[in-house]
Amino acid sequence: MEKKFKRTLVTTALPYANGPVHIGHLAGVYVPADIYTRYLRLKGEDVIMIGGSDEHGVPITLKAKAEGVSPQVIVDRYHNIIKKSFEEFGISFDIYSRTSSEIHHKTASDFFKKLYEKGEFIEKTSEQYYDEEAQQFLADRYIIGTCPHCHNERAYGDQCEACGTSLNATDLINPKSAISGSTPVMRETKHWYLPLDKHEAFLKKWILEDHKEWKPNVYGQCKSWLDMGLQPRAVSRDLDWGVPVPVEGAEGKVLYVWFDAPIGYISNTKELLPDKWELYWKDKNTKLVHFIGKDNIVFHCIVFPAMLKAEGSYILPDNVPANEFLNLEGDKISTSRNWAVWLHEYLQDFPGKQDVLRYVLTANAPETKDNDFTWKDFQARNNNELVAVLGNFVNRALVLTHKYFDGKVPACGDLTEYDKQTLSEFTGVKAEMESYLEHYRFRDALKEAMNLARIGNKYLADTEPWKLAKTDMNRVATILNLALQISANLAIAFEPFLPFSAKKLRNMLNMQIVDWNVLGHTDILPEGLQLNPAELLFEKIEDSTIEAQVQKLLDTKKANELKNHKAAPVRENISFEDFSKLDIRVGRVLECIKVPKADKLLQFKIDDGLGGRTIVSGIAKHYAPEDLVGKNVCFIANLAPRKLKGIESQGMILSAEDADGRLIVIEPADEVRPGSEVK
Ligand SMILES: Nc1ncnc2c1ncn2[C@@H]1O[C@H](COP(=O)(O)OP(=O)(O)OP(=O)(O)O)[C@@H](O)[C@H]1O
Ligand SMILES: [Zn+2]
Repeated sequence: MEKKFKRTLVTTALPYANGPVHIGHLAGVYVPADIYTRYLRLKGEDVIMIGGSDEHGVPITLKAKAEGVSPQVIVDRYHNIIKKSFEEFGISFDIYSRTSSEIHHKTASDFFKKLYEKGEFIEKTSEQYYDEEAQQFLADRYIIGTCPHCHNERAYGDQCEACGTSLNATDLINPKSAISGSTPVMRETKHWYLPLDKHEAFLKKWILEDHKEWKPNVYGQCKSWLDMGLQPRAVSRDLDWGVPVPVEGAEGKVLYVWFDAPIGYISNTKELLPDKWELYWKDKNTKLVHFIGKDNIVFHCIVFPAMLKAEGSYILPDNVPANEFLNLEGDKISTSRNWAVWLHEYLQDFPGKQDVLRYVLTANAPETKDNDFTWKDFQARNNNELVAVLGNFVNRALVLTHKYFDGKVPACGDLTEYDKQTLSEFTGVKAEMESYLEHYRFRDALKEAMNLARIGNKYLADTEPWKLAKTDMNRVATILNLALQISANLAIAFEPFLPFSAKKLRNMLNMQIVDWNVLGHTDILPEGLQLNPAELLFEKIEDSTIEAQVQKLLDTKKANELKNHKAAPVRENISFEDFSKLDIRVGRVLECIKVPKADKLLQFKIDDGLGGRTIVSGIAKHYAPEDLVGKNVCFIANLAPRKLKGIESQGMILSAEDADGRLIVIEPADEVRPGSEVK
């Protein structure tokens, strides 16, 4: 039997403040959490949604070092971008705070102290890499070396990003410190560990027996962690950015970011409700739900519950509806590779179209498996679903009411069998949507809402009130009354998913009620109610708009390729004798024209100091002929002549090939006489 709760506490993974938010974050965490919270609010339930930036940890310190600024500058920058873009996108947090706040430092510190005093940690000394030049221990991310699996020379001490393998720092071949570049040495250091093994029996029962209803991907991951057997996990790090470990002898150590971040949920609730926060965290009648992506499952289902259990006074999550990952155009989304659609850029490029992205990310949410976002699909869902179904139906209902009834809700007369059948189709929608929403199946819930619009669209297409207007205004009145009631239902059903459009629709319908409980009612709009003018809810997205976004991604791909470009390996050695056989000369370009019917070839007349020669060269894609006239170029003078498109080429012009394939002719650095030898 499902438990009844008095209130709900929704937490959302804290985005890491080393970059802005992208569509993967939104699809995995923030859109579903927002739908769920808006739904509960619409039902009049007591619910709060907690968010904030995760501002500690090594990657932020590395980024700060690379830019020559303090970590605070980095986290301020991204926290502000993230917070603003969430607001504009309509993610309706009750609070969005940050882990660098004072209240969080104190909360996390106190939490640690309580566990420390209760004897819930074990202390262990281990050997770790130490940078003697920088005089500090090196976190795994600070060590760079060769991956033992794929031989990528820039693998990190915790992971190789080229082949995706998880690593230990000691696995790296030829390890180097990312700070000083020196070879690190092993040194002893002391840390505090949370003995997860001690909580294993409890976790096994709590998850594997008491929470069989969790999503299969979540349950399955937990089971495999538990089956492998849990090990003590270090909760401190040698680092100077974070919450200092609050015990004696812990100078230079901070709480591990995965110990500190989930406590952020508690701190942020405290900041929001200084007097009432404990009700949400410690009363058994509170339902705690963590929204996260799949890489955070172990922390929210195993580590954080073990921490809360060890503390003793907190409730544990009722559910952790983690999503799988969203990819972008077939590739893994990545902040470091800039392979993403960034929320703040989307909001700039598509002003007023928050709901289009919310719709696409929900319709295509990675709820059970990884999914792919493509711009083509984005356009198709907008044009074929939002515009053609939802927008079109609502618009017709409103426009026809303005046309035939001066914008007043007409009276509903006798219902035909067909009317009754249509109504019966949508009275079931509420129960079905609820069942989906309560089981975190947001794609299916959205499909139900969209189905309601399809029913409405079909109803108008089948009854054709615009034809009846000449003969039977009573019938037209009934049809439009029903169409408007369906529209009012849509304004409720879509509120959790498309809050901007639902609001716009409510305004057009002059609807005062915003309450989930009227969903399925056929008398939401009273007869005679004056409607407001009709506006378009959605507009078609043109091919050129989509092409511009695709081009942006292609540019990113190209920039990444250039960044990762490595010079070709050097060829086998040759003797000086071999080299001296080559006769390389400088010549001046006297004439240059395109070779007809050959898109790659240019024909040159070169002053070689010996009466001139003709050379044909395959660089027409890289130069306009007139730009080369008058230049001094280098050419091989003793290459056996060869016919190209019927023209004899007496040599070869030398150019350098750049990483992107561009050819650039070689010019002497100063003026030289034509015919000079290059040695
Ligand atoms: N592509 C994605 N699809 C679904 N969820 C994602 C995706 N990327 C990140 N998330 C989730 O978003 C939340 C916040 O992510 P976090 O800031 O930790 O970024 P991250 O995992 O380091 O991503 P990135 O490396 O792209 O910045 C986490 O719960 C994470 O699982
Ligand atoms: Zn590798």
